[in-house]
Amino acid sequence: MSGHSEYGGSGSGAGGGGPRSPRGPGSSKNSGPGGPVTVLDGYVPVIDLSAAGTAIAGTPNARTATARTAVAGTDTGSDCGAGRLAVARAIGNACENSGFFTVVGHGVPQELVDDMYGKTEEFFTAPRKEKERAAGGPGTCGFRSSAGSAAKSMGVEAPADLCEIFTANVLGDHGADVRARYGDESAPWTRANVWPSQPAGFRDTWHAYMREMERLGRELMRLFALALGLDEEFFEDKVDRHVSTVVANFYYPQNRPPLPGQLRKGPHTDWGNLTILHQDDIGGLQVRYGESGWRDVPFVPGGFVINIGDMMAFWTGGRWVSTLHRVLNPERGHDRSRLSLPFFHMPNHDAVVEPLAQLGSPGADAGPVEAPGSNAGAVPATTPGQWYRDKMAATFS
Ligand SMILES: O=C(O)CCC(=O)C(=O)O
Ligand SMILES: [Fe+2]
Repeated sequence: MSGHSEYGGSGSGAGGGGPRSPRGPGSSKNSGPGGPVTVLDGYVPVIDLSAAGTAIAGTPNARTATARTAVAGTDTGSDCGAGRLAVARAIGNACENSGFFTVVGHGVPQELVDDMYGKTEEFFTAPRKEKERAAGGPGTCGFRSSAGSAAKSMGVEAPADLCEIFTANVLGDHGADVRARYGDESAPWTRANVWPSQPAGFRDTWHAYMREMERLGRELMRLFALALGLDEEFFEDKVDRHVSTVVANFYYPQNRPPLPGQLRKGPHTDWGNLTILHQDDIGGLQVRYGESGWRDVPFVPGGFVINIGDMMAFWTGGRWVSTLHRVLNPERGHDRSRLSLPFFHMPNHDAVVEPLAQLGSPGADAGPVEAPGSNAGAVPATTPGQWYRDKMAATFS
């Protein structure tokens, strides 16, 4: 489990005003046919997707009919429909509460995750000049020795995060002409991928991992639709040409004390739709709890941490929350690196994203989420391309 005791840092631990709608631990009400789908309840619940049939090979379409009747409240006999609905409900509760949950039973092969970790760690621990061979520039992905400060995206001045990154996106291996169809250079997903030649097989492993993340991302969007009381296919035509990105965050050992305010990753929210994150057992990831507290997001063997980003919060009219998170520094003397792999799922670059009217009004203490740079009275609709441009302008202007 996460090395909780290895982590210091001010403000850690529960405190503050509490989450928007607190739920006590261990009180799962969501049961699928094979048992509870909420394996561990709490602020970041662990949800077992196997009751939803997520791990079943093949397309999710086969499950659609049963799930749809389940949502309409008429399904009493279908295991798959009832299980899917239970999973969707658990997801919906988590997205309203913390915006974070961990999934198991997702069907992503552990050998692939292990291979991804092995190759990616080998890349980051190679000599600097090797890594620089796969260095990214303004229009390319690849290696960056620093991604700057995540807190800066929240308007907070802080020293650069203690983290190197490697990035690749799902469009990045297409030619420039194809990539240009997905927006201008302000959209990070139009950047070309840059692959290292060492370790051998790096690119193939990353591609295989991307395919699995695509499958899981699509499945989560289907479950999100069910959780929101929509047709399971509601998001399909908005994410079928998604422009997602995989990032490896390499938090190197800290040989000298961090600067004041410097973290492995400063407090930030994710900008996009949803994030599928794999973390290792080193620990340090925390999610905001209440006004000023933080909760650890523990390592769950075989699990992926899912969180929704600002765009999904906007899409749900503020009903679901995109919550601040950060990665603490290790205590002095702890000399291990940490590796995390977020998959930032972004819908089609031109999908129309507007607050879903049919969801009703948000909770009493939540307001609608404004699009960045929106004018009062303007029609609150955007696209991922526009969203990103506005976010960048709001952050760096
Ligand atoms: O490393 C982690 O656990 C979290 C990383 C993160 O929040 C991000 O890359 O946006
Ligand atoms: Fe993040």
